[in-house]
Amino acid sequence: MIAQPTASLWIGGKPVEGQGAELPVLYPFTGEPVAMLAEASAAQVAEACATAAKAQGEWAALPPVERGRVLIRAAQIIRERNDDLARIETLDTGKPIQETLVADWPSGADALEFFGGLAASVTGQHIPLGADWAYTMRVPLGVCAGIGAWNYPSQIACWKSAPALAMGNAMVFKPSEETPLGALKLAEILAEAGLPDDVFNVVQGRADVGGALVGDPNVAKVSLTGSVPTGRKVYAAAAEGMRHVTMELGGKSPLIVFDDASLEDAVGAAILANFYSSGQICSNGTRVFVQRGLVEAFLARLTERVEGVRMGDPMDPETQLGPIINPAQAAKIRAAIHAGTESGARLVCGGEGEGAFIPPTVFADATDDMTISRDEIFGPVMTVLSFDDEDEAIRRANDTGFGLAAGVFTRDLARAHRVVGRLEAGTCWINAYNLTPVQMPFGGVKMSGIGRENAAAAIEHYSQLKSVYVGMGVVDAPY
Ligand SMILES: NC(=O)C1=CN([C@@H]2O[C@H](COP(=O)(O)OP(=O)(O)OC[C@H]3O[C@@H](n4cnc5c(N)ncnc54)[C@H](O)[C@@H]3O)[C@@H](O)[C@H]2O)C=CC1
Repeated sequence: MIAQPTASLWIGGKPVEGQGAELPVLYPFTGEPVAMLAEASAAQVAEACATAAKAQGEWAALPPVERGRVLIRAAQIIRERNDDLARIETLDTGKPIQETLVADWPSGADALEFFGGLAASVTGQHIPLGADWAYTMRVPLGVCAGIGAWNYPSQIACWKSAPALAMGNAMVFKPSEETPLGALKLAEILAEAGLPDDVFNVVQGRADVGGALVGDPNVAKVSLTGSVPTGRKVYAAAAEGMRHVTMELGGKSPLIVFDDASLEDAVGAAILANFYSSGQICSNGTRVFVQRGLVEAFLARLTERVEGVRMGDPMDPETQLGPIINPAQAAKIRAAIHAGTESGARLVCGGEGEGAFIPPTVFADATDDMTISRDEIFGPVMTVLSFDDEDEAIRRANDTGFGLAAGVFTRDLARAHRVVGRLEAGTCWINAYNLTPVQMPFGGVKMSGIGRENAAAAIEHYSQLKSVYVGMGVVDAPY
């Protein structure tokens, strides 16, 4: 087992073997196991949460600058070990090493560094009331549960734990059952960086383990990255205990290309918006609205560039497109491609592929009511739709229950800002796509989610306000 960790879970500052069902970790490229783990039992989930609750107060009592220092140290360790960590990430996810080297742990390190630096500057408000006054403090929530998806396992673990820990919370993290390895590495690295035992714990398992975590009485907040159906269940379960939530869910985001845009840049962005990580990205701009006059030139250039893609062994540094996470997901994507062809859309390039691989696939002449234009496919499938004018593009772009992201390509910047202003999406790009620097809040509206990750905005989602009224004079009671 080339990626076998010391043990499956991390509880109380050390590796602990899981007492639940077997959890094989399969390398998506070969289908072979690279590690054999075990899920946490219900008792182990409860133990992880109780352990975290016990440690949280002391961690919160440290000067924020000290908490920040631990996170910054962890970021440094990640950067030093990026090559090894990227290899594990590739074994876990099947994503090409050329992606995992630059996108996954490096983005996680950015989050740890950013929130490590921010920790000490979070302050409250002073509210003058005449002789009396009041002040507010930002205090931690307590134990935060983090639940991750399989597409960016280590980045997700860092994006959730960095603001949570910076604000003095403890965390119990459950990675996706498909990709359990990165979170264990993060636990090890945080411990090495000086995080007190018990403050960050990892449990493994499928939906029922996630459910046990969400319902644990010690958990004050749940942050989920996953699909809308899972989000609905987790949000409802969290409501039972009046827990705070952050929901980073799916999307079917629009990318609008006006005919004055730079064709080369728009095509490049459409590639980044659809095929990176084999299309398994929540914010992907899978509905590409191209202004009618530009459609054929856009498709021609897109096909030319996409046909040069190098698919294959993810560990080969030359490989640009890796396998799909697992056969079930590949089958779902193929069914969506099949449905696209059946519904009469024109298959411009790509197709169903073979085995674990699905090539970059582009449909044109699609209509808004086709399933390829409506449902999240979570694979390398782009639907190109044509439009005539700005109002029409905005109306059709917004005609979806999702609202995670959106992009606009045009050289007319007044139009760009006007259009973005009317798009119903939490994260928008102008003449760019899918860039998620830690300095910029990230998250969705409508069914795509609640709350924001990254940037100072995330602080609000991992802390709460405490108000203190200070009476400075006599107490004037009526009797
Ligand atoms: N908005 C965002 O930031 C992102 C959203 N996603 C979305 O995630 C989805 C793909 O990831 P998947 O792992 O397939 O999502 P999923 O929804 O199947 O699973 C997500 C996580 O939830 C857990 N889970 C499932 N049922 C649960 C329950 N009843 N209670 C508690 N936990 C439960 C799973 O074990 C997993 O860890 C896509 O829809 C994608 O758009 C993915 C990455 C980023």
